[in-house]
Amino acid sequence: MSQNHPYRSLQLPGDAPFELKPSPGKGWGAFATRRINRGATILRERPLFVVRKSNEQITEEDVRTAFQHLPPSAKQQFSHLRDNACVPFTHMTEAFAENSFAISNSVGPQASISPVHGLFLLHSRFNHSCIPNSKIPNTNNEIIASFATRDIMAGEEITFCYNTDFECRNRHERHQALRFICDCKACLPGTPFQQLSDMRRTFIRGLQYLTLGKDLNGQKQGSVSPIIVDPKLKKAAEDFSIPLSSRLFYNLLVMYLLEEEGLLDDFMAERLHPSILNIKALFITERNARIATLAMAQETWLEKFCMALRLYGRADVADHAVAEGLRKLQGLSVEQ
Ligand SMILES: C[S@@+](CC[C@H](N)C(=O)[O-])C[C@H]1O[C@@H](n2cnc3c(N)ncnc32)[C@H](O)[C@@H]1O
Repeated sequence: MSQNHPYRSLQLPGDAPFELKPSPGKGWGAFATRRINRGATILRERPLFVVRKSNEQITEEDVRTAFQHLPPSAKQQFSHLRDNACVPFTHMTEAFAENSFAISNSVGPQASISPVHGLFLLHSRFNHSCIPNSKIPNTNNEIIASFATRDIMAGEEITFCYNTDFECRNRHERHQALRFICDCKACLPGTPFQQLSDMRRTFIRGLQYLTLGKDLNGQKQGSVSPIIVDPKLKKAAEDFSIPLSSRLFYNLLVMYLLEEEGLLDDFMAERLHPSILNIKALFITERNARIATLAMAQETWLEKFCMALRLYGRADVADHAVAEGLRKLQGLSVEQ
């Protein structure tokens, strides 16, 4: 049956390092046909068409109009996207939502004002994993590209993570967002890895709360917080009066937990590393600055964290100014 499946008609680039084939329990998926080295490009893809609206605003009419403007061959390609292994699509908006990606709009007078969504025939064949082996970073044009975040062996399924904040979400929360049951290593119930994974991701969310002063949705948690249970600590986080020393080892601990979870890819490291270096550069008290420098000179994230723990409970001359600066940035009154 899979021989005459419509996906067989989807055209892959000649040099694509993957093939499309059934993925048990997930419909079809993309599988490496040769080794793909960490960092290598897997696929660059143009959208079949775009809709210049946010997800919630896209109507049946928008998708139908865009579809009607397509040449016959592109129309045919779109019609190959049957049901994505879930319930058959009854609306064009469903087919669009299941096969589209938000893309940047950095060109022209409307740059970054209006959201744009593109229909991508091939990237939307990739299945999800909470510990993926590829990533599709944001770009500043309509072409999207996927990269291997670790070495991928021939025969291995290529996956990416469908949501951006899953490193802070436990299994239950991830499945609610996905609306399907993922069976990756972090989701297989009853395994020690899965239990540790939930602990790590909850811990990462708490550490982020402590350093950013707010939760994933940008909001403060209610007075009974399931994340930060100590009211004094919660208030200190929300007032940005967490001392520099704690900020350093909270951030280093996040890096270590991400690494243990298999999520510290080069993109993630590149995004998070600069803010840790900034924290290190802010220490004024000489002994603290020395320990922070020594910590950052260690080889591994665990070693950096352990060295930074020597700062535990130590105030720094810069603490007050850092807290004031952060409050100013957030538009809060400066004196607390
Ligand atoms: C964008 S499509 C991915 C390609 C799809 N498997 C297909 O056959 O066209 C997303 C759908 O694939 C399935 N899927 C993706 N990742 C999955 C996973 N980890 N576990 C189970 N189903 C998955 C779900 O039905 C989801 O709604």
